[in-house]
Amino acid sequence: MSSAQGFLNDWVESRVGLGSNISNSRNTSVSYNIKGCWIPLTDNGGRRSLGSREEQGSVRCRRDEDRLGWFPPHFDVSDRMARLVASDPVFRKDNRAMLSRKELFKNTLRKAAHAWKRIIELRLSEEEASEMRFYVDEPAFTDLHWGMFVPAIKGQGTEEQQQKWLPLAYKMQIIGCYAQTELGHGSNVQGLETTATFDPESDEFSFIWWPGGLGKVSTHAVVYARLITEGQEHGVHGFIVQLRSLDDHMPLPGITVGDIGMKFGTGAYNTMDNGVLRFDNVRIPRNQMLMRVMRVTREGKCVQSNVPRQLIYGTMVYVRQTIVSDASSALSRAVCIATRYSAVRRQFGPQDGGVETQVIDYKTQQSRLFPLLASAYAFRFVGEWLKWLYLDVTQRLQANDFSTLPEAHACTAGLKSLTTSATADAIEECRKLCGGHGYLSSSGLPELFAVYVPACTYEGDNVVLLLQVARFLMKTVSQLGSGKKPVGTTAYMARAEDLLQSRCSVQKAEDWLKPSVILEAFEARAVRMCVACAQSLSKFQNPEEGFLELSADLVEAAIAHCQLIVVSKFIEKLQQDIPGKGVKQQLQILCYIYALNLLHKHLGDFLSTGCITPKQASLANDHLRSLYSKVRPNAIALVDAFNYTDHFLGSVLGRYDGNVYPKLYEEAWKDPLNDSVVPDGYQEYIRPMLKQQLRNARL
Ligand SMILES: CCCCCCCCCC/C=C\CCC/C=C/C(=O)SCCNC(=O)CCNC(=O)[C@H](O)C(C)(C)COP(=O)(O)OP(=O)(O)OC[C@H]1O[C@@H](n2cnc3c(N)ncnc32)[C@H](O)[C@@H]1OP(=O)(O)O
Ligand SMILES: Cc1cc2nc3c(=O)[nH]c(=O)nc-3n(C[C@H](O)[C@H](O)[C@H](O)COP(=O)(O)OP(=O)(O)OC[C@H]3O[C@@H](n4cnc5c(N)ncnc54)[C@H](O)[C@@H]3O)c2cc1C
Repeated sequence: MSSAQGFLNDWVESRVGLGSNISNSRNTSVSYNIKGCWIPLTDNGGRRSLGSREEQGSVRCRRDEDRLGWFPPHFDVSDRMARLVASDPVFRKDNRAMLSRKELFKNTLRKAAHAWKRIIELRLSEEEASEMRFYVDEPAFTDLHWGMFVPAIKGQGTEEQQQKWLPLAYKMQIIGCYAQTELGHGSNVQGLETTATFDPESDEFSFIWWPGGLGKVSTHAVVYARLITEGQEHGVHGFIVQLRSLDDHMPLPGITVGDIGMKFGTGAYNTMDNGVLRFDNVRIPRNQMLMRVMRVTREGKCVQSNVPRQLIYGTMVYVRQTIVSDASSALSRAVCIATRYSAVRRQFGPQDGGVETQVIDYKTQQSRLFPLLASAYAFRFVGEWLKWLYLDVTQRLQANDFSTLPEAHACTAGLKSLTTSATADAIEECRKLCGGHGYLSSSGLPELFAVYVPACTYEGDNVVLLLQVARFLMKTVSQLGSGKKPVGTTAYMARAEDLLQSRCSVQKAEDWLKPSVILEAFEARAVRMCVACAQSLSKFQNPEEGFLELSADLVEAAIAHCQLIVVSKFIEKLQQDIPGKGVKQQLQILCYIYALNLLHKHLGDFLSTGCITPKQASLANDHLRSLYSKVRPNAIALVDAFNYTDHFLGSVLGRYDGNVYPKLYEEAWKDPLNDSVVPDGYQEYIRPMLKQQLRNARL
């Protein structure tokens, strides 16, 4: 070992003690439980040297009666699948950043095939299989097959079509994707140029562009195209189209298909074969149009069924709903890394040579980190509620009750937009919270960011989706005078008159700790912003023109409404019985942090609409600081509660045992650049330069 390496080893050794200080923060009286899991909090004298959770091989689940009833009952499944994946070498992912695109993609295929093999061997249920794919943690064609192709057939196919196609898809005898977006049209679905003409005399071309799984894997796609029969257009519909031969995987005649190329970041979303597809007079059987909404007869006549045509957009509603829960997962993952590392990292501190301060103890760190922790919980709860809403609307649709569809669309669109934008920003904030080391690939944060950011765009650009919410809100406001009572998430608008007049009652900081006070402030802000937009809109002769002109304000109003939904669902959650010593109090603190931090960040809205006074705003801010102090002792417990394995976190900084510095050092040596001491290219480039300098110096 060179002396330089010896020095570095000593340096690392000297920091091991600091690193393991993460355990300090696990000295707390709260047993925390999320996803139904109890995470034991150990008091081991401020020092802990636990191995990784995979190594320990156990998560200590409490008795059933101690579980939090209000989490989805799938903790055991989730935990088992996380361990299964973490302990299987095929699912290794620490080398992703080093792989070429081809290696990366082939590796993804290998993982997907292996996962499928395990699913069959272990006879996993649908829920288990889905959890397993989640923990494999790599975007793959299977996401689109299970997440969009199958739901599209289920939601838009007739019974007969479902019976034909679903068994094939369930056994993966066909692999499908969701092919809607084109090179020229994504947001504007009605503007799609792909046509499906019943009388097959078309020579138009159009390019589908973006669908995941399309580029190299899918044998089939649900393709969205404008239906033309008897020379007339009948809107966009889904068609099941076979793309590749089931014998040799070659594209079928008339089909050109390939990958659209590298995307943002290394590794990241490049495991996915987003594809380009061109049809040149491809013919498909009539009964491969998904016909639940509209049927085309043998003679080419269109027969509309009794379900609304918006059901054609139903797969997007389903996926948007899943994306909200996913936002909570991605955010909790980033927050887990940043929180654990903030407890390990020390900078500055006493001048007398004592131990330096853990960065988590700085108020600035807390004011950046703890609202993100609170958001991770808030998104989980609103995600659960949205799942319920989606199930409810699905059941109603089956019974031909379409009344809640507009609200389901507005909620899924708005919450998808709100949670993905917040999560993308939060992951980047977590990277900064980890200082320089956050920029290292081994922190796990750069890749998480690169994989996550497209969520702000796919399944509907976030601004486009907020404009959909704004339309829904303007419609609701316009109907207030007509006696039609707003229901569901807009029920508060029935009290518009009161809310327009109301004055916030807060007089001292603690008054902000009343859920009713917080709710009223958020309701008043949302109503006032919506009503102001509606009043401005009414001044336009042409409402569409007005909508375009005022769209930036409308987006702000939609955000206010969606934030109110998240706050109110958090508060509702806390009205339920929550077992576990101290758990409810911790969640209450997080709920207040979530709400008061939003209030602080959007102070302009609250003040300009007169919902609160500057004095009340300042009291809210004072209170936030004291809430941060209350979270601090339990911060590590609150992120441990997410129950992420080290494999899933994929972060040296976020290790469960806090052993950050030695592992960072170890990771560095794994880089291929360190395979040789003298780098490739030395002889060609470095040496001649050095020699040149030497010659010049001698001259
Ligand atoms: C078991 C295993 C499961 C595994 C789970 C894995 C999960 C998978 C997750 C995968 C995650 C990531 C992979 C990413 C893959 C990405 C895929 C895609 O991106 S697919 C393409 C998505 N594209 C879009 O989202 C396009 C966005 N644009 C639109 O949605 C629309 O065009 C829109 C809404 C912006 C405008 O449409 P249109 O012009 O037709 O509408 P109008 O504004 O005129 O509205 C008419 C009317 O309809 C109502 N409406 C609109 N949309 C909907 C809807 N979706 N549902 C219900 N109603 C809707 C609208 O409100 C109007 O109503 P009205 O009463 O007339 O005012
Ligand atoms: C990683 C990834 C995976 C994807 N997977 C799939 C897939 O599997 N299947 C599939 O079909 N598609 C897929 N897509 C495509 C995706 O759905 C579209 O990119 C998305 O819907 C946005 O549409 P667009 O690209 O047309 O954006 P555009 O609409 O062109 O947006 C560009 C800008 O214009 C703004 N804008 C657009 N319209 C308006 C408006 N009316 N008012 C104000 N501003 C507006 C937007 O806010 C944005 O800032 C994927 C995309 C990505 C990035």
